[in-house]
Amino acid sequence: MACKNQNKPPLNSMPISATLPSSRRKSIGGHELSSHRRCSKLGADKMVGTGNVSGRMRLAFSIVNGEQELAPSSDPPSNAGSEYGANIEFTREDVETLLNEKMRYKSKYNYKERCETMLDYIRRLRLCIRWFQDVEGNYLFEQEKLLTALEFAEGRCAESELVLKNKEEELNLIIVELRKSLASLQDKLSKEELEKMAAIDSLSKEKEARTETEKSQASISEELGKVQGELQSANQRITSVNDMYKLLQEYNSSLQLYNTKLQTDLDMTHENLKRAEQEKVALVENLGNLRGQFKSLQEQYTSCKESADEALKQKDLLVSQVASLKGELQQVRDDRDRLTLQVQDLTAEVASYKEQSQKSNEFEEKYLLQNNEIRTLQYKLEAAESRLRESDMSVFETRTESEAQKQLAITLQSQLDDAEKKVVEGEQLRKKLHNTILELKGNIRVFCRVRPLLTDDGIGNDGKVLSYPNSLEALGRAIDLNQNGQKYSFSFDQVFAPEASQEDVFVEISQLVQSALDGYKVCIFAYGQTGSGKTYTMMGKPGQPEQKGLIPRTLEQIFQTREALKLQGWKYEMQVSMLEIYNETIRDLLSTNRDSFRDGTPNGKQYAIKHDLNGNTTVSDLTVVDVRSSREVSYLLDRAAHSRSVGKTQMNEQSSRSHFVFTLRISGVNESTEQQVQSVLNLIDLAGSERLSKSGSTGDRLKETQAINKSLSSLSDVIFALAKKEDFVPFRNSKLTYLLQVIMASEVVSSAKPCLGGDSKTLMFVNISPEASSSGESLCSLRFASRVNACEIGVPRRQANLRSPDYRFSLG
Ligand SMILES: Nc1ncnc2c1ncn2[C@@H]1O[C@H](COP(=O)(O)OP(=O)(O)OP(=O)(O)O)[C@@H](O)[C@H]1O
Repeated sequence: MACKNQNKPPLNSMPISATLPSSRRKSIGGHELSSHRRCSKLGADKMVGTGNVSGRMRLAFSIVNGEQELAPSSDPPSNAGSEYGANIEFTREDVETLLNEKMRYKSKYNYKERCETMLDYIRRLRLCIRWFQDVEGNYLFEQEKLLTALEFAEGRCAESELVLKNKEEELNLIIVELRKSLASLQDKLSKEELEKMAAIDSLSKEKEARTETEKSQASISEELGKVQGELQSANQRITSVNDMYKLLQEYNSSLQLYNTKLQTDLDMTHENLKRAEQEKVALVENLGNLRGQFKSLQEQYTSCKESADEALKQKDLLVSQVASLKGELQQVRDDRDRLTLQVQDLTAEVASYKEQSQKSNEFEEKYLLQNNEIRTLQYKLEAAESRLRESDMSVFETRTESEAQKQLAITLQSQLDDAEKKVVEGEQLRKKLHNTILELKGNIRVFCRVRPLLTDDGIGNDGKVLSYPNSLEALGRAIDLNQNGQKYSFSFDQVFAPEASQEDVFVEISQLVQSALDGYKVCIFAYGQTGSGKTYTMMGKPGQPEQKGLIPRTLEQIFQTREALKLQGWKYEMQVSMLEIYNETIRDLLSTNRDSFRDGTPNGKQYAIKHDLNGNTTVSDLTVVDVRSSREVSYLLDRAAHSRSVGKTQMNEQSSRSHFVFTLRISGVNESTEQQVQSVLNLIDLAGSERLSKSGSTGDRLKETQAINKSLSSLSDVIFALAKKEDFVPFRNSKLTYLLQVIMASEVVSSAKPCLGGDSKTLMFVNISPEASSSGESLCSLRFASRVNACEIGVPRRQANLRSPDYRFSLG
């Protein structure tokens, strides 16, 4: 309780009269004074130094001590409280002073004085006690108040403890949560630490990279400097190139002049070529003659050799005869000598034996006979000797003649070799000139062929619509068409009038065919109105060998040349495929499954056209046949011809209702020179264009005609786009153009490696019907052909190399 009192407001700040009720003051017992004193002492301790109150205290103390004010008063205090009032306050010093006060007396034996002093002292003590009791009562009241406040505070404290407990629980929960989040945060932290480490790593790497980048930047800067230097020099070069460009422009104009000159030269070369060809023919003839001469000389030489051998044999015979005759002669001589001796003996005996005269006569006769015999033998010997001399002479002559013949044969052989060399050189020159001319002309060439009037064309349809200018430069190359009194002139690489035979036409394309064996991709196609002679030109007339068309002739030439080239070490492999495009559908003409094909239902094959970057076109599922002879190909052609879609129109009894594409893939290798060639020969007979009104088509025929006209119009769109060097060429508009894409695409317009653009040669036949009623169609065909003629395609490349080829069958 004492301690609680310490927390209370200081006693000296509380006026006793205001805080201490009188009833309370009375109930305080004297025995509690010591504790009250302690409290008072403590309260007085607290009051020490409070300046405000000290004035009042001093006043109260002086009153209690009664030194000045009380001293004069003589009234003894009856009651402490009533004597000095209730508002007397004490300080600690006052109380201590009061307690320590010593009684002083003027006279030791003045008891009255001593008693008064004592009483005064007691009165003051009482006052002090009263003050103390008041203070204590105050304290108790305050204590009670404080206890109530304490209880209240304790209640509040319990409440707040409850609240705090709740809060604590909440806080515990929060702490748990926080721990959890702390754990997760620690996880996060560790992760982030790791990330931080990684980031630090990457930072260091980045720093390194940055350093490197800085280095490279420095080097780039250096390079930049260099490049700028180079740029400057390049600028200088550009300036010089510009100068050069100007010079080149000048040079170009001079080249143009030169080109004009070259054109003239080209014409001359053309003539030279013709002359060379004539010379070649003459040489070939000469060669033939020389070969004849050589043969006859060889025969002469053999007969001379035989006669020389004969003469030698005769000579040997005669020598042996002479030897035997000489032997006989010797014997005869011996006989003669012996006979002479005998005659002598006999003559001697004649004398003695006259009777033997008869015998003697006989001997004489015999002798005469033998003499005659000897003479004849001598004649014979002489004759034999002269014959021997003669035969010696003839042997010598024959030998000389034989030597001369040998010499002649040698010179003829060398002449023959020279002639053959010249022929080879002439051939090479021809090829070169041929290719040069083709390159100069562009690789699409156009031949125009007019068919003769047929009996089916009808009477009155032979009005002169077409004419052929025969000026020197136009001869064989120009054609005029007269329509409604207007003349339209066209010129092509070659114009074949109606009388031109299949052979005449083939002669003109034979060199192109040769190109296929030389490694060029070759494409020949026939375009024209229905019934104008396309199939006749390409295939010929069935069953009439002299009228066979370009395709069989081409194959014959290819296989013949293949045989001839075998001597030079070339080996060729060939593959054939044939297809038709009918109503925008591809059909395999060599397919063995022809039944499903015929009734028009798909036979499960795709026949998808694919072009690769090497300029090869393939058709999936297409039958490909290896061929070794033209006879095999003829057989396949017959098979294909039977499978082709044909029908009768008003314009043509046997009209081809589809585009026919014959493909021969050639692959050659020369083992001695290790050269290889690959080429493709495409021979195409297009379906005929026709006007619906004129053809009178209906139903299926109408559908066919529409499909044909659509694909031909797509073909012309493609060719015109190529001629104009347009960026977009509508190859995909029809199966035909898509199939021929690589054949038609020029380097200028195609990003893929084009077949024709780079290494192919194309020839288009435009077939024309001569009858007047077809003049409109003919004009269209001729116009189209001249547009094609204007098409320029890149310089052809020969597909020859020393490496092994990526061999695949393809169209282009
Ligand atoms: N140069 C020619 N000499 C003789 N007859 C010819 C000649 N050209 C074409 N013919 C004949 O003309 C007729 C029609 O020719 P062909 O069938 O070749 O025409 P086409 O252009 O192929 O027709 P389609 O486009 O309708 O198939 C045939 O009877 C053919 O024999």
